[in-house]
Amino acid sequence: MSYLEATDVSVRYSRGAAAVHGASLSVDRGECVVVLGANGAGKTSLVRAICGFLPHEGVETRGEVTVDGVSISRLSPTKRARMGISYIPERDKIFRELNISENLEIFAQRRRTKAGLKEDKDLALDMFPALSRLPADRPAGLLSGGEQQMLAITGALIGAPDVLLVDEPSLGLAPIIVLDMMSALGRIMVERNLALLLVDQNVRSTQHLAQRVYTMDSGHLQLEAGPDVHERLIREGYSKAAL
Ligand SMILES: Nc1ncnc2c1ncn2[C@@H]1O[C@H](COP(=O)(O)OP(=O)(O)OP(=O)(O)O)[C@@H](O)[C@H]1O
Repeated sequence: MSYLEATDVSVRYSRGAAAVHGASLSVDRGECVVVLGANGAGKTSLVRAICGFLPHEGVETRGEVTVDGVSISRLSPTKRARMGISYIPERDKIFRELNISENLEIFAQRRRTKAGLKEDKDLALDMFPALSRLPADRPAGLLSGGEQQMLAITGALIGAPDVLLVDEPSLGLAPIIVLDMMSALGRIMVERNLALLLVDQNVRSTQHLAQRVYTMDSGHLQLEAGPDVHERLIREGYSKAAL
């Protein structure tokens, strides 16, 4: 059994059709798994279902999610976070009016941990030296897209999660920054032995990191295999920014 397992997950919004149809995926520790799909394919819905947000928003979800063999399907998002799941959303991932330090404080409060804050801040400065060189009082909303993503990753690592879910880490970033971001995520995954799940639209952003790839189309998830999987997906059109 893998460290994170989602089995037969379905999501149906009250005013819409089903967004996810019986999706199953698994991620081991020290492994990066990528879900690729076009706008509206259901990627965010699937990840948010794994984190447990949707039932609390009145959205109908089904299926089973386990972490290290323990079912978390009936737990609140906060309890799932305490079970070691951390999530970086596609949008609104930082507090724009607050500076870097204040943002990290909020992330720590959310995880109800102050213990690791200093270590996590220090670690952040090691991992992302660019963040430490920024003026301490600059509101995060004025940071570049790449700096905001670094801050979001740092915040998500507070509390030492075992599972990190990242929604479209490359969104709005220049290709060179995407490369930096992905190699930072790869380093963090190895150092912390994380189970890393990325969802993205573009196979090129994640191909160096992805150990396994699923594609998602109209809510249906499919595991892609084969030695030339990335080349094949590029040929099939999974290489455009917006499919
Ligand atoms: N709150 C909601 N109410 C109704 N329908 C929704 C809601 N959120 C998402 N949907 C619909 O569910 C489907 C899947 O959306 P989702 O955001 O999960 O896709 P996605 O693959 O993450 O897309 P993107 O790459 O554009 O973020 C879409 O058809 C979307 O319109």
